[in-house]
Amino acid sequence: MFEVREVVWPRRLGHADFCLRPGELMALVGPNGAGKSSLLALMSGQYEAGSGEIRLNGQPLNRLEPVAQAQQRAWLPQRVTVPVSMPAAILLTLGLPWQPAGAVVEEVVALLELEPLLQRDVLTLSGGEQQRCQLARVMIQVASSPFQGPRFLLLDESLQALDIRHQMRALQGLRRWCRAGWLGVLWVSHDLGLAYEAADRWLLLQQGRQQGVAPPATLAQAIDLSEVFGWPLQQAECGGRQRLWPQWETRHD
Ligand SMILES: Nc1ncnc2c1ncn2[C@@H]1O[C@H](COP(=O)(O)OP(=O)(O)OP(=O)(O)O)[C@@H](O)[C@H]1O
Repeated sequence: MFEVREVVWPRRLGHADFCLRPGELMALVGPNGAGKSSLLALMSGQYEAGSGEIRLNGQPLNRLEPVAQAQQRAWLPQRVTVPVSMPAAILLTLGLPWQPAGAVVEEVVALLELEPLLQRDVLTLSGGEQQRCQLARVMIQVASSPFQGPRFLLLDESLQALDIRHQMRALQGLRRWCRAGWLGVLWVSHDLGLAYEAADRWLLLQQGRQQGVAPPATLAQAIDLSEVFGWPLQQAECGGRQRLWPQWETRHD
C-alpha cells in the first residue's frame, strides 16, 4: 500500500487523503496547477509535506533509507533532462543500486521497442524516443527490484510525448504488471479519454484539493467533470465501452 494521509503542502497542495493499492492503475487528473506534480513530488520522498503522513508498505516514507525507497517506488517527473551524452542502453539502468536481471531489461526493451535506439546517444534522440527510454528506466527499476513486496510507479505525464502505438503498448504492459498484483501505478494524465478507459480509479484534484477518488465512471456521475475542467465533456457508450471525450464548441472556433 502507498498511503497518503491528510497531507497538506502549503501553497501547492491543499489536501490529499487516499491509498494507492498494489494491483491498480490509478490516473491522477485535474486542471493545470491543481497539485498533481506536487503530490507526486511528495510521494517521491524528495520533499516534505507541511502536515500529514505518507506511508509506503506500512513504513513512514521519511524514515525509509533512499535505497529502500528506490526498491519500492520509482518516480518519473514531468520534466526530466538527460545531463550528459551516453548510449540509451546506459540510461536504462543509470543509478540503479542493484544489478537488474537481463530478462527484465529485455522484456521492457521489447515492450517499448527500444532495440534500434540502444546504441544511440540519448542526446540525439527525439523527444518521444527519450521519453520512452526514461519510462523504460523506471519500469526496469520497479520490475528488477530485489524487494519482494508491492512496488509502485509514479508517472508524471510520462506518456505524453509517445505516439499512439507506444502509449498503448506502455499502458497495456503496465496494466499487465498491475494485474499480476505486485505493482500499483499512479499516472498523471491530461488525456481524459485514455485515462477514462485505462485506469481502474481516478484521483481528481482541483485547486490543490482532492475532489474524489473512485472508478472514472462513478466519479463522472458524482462530479460535474465539465465544470471541473472548464470544457464540455461527453460521456457515452461507444463500441461496447463507456467513453469520455471533449466536445467541439463552435463558439470557441
Ligand atoms: N516550485 C514551486 N514553488 C512555488 N509554487 C509552486 C512550485 N511548483 C508549483 N507551484 C505551484 O503549486 C501549484 C500546484 O502545481 P503543480 O505543478 O503541482 O500542478 P499540476 O497539477 O501538476 O499542474 P500541470 O497540469 O500544469 O502540470 C500551482 O499553483 C503551482 O503554481
